[in-house]
Amino acid sequence: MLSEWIEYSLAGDRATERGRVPGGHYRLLGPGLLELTPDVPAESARACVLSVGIHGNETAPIELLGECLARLEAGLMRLGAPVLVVLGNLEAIRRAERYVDTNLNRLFRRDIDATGMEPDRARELMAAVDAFHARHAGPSRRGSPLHYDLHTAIRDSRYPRFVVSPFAETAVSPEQWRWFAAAGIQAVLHQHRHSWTFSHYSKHYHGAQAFTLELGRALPFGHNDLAALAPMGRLLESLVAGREPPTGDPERMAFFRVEHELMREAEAFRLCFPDDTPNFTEFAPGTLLAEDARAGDTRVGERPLRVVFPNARVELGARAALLVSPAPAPEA
Ligand SMILES: O=C(O)CCC(=O)N[C@@H](CCC(=O)O)C(=O)O
Ligand SMILES: [Zn+2]
Repeated sequence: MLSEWIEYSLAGDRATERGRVPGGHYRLLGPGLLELTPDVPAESARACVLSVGIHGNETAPIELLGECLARLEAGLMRLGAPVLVVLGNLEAIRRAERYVDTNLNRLFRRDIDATGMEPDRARELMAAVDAFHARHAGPSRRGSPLHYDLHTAIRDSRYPRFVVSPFAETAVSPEQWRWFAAAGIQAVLHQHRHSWTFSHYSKHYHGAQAFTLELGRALPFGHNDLAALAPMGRLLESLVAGREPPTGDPERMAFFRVEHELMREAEAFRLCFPDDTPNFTEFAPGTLLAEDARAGDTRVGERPLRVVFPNARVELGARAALLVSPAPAPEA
């Protein structure tokens, strides 16, 4: 049964490979990969990738999507759009860890030549996304495809729910900001360069409206406040049902852009502020932010900067923080 798909996937058990849901059918494409196909796409339907568990300890999005699938199966809504549902890093979810060997969310590029558990999974997920977009391309398609990659953050945040908008050629459709405002998103962060994340993959290679959504803080299964995510749940349900999502005022959200990516280059590396500093905390000009035995010191320049995703324990050569500043709100 569809409602048991997440548990079966994590247990490594075989679930029923295909079946009916109200308004359409489902098909298991592989471990942690589920396709929903409507009998007749709704007028407003868009092909949509919804991914969760790219980091194994980020459980709230898995619970939120599980609720959405359960409501579909219970007949509280009808399937109206083609949807690819992705449970990203199955082994890391089982271990309740961010990743097993390396961060899956840096591996989504077609020229990747690394081998191992996460690189192999990245290749499977890229192939699934390519095939899904190919099946739903063509003149009958309404609007750009969508990809929402749902995460939670390691630490608290001045804006607990925010969206990372990957860098790519495709312009963001203004309706996305209206949908996010209604879904309780409080801030938007524009990436300044290619990041090779899963959402970047769909935007860069498929022209999708694609985003990484940060939905609060990473907590174990059963400890998440899903009530705070109810508006986001309504956005996901609208997409699955092929309905136009509710809209809100984007001026309610704060907009930022990445100014600088702080990389960890040496074993001897430290961030010069407390580990529990919330995302989007502002630092004054001249503040020492990081010391790195190879790259030297990083200080705030002439204008204040805010810190997002600080993490001194990343692999060598990986991003240890984003340094960001306010950006103008886009045209709505
Ligand atoms: O809280 C943190 O430090 C990390 C949360 C997280 O997993 N964020 C994503 C953001 C992806 C992006 O930059 O688009 C990640 O680091 O992969
Ligand atoms: Zn994450």
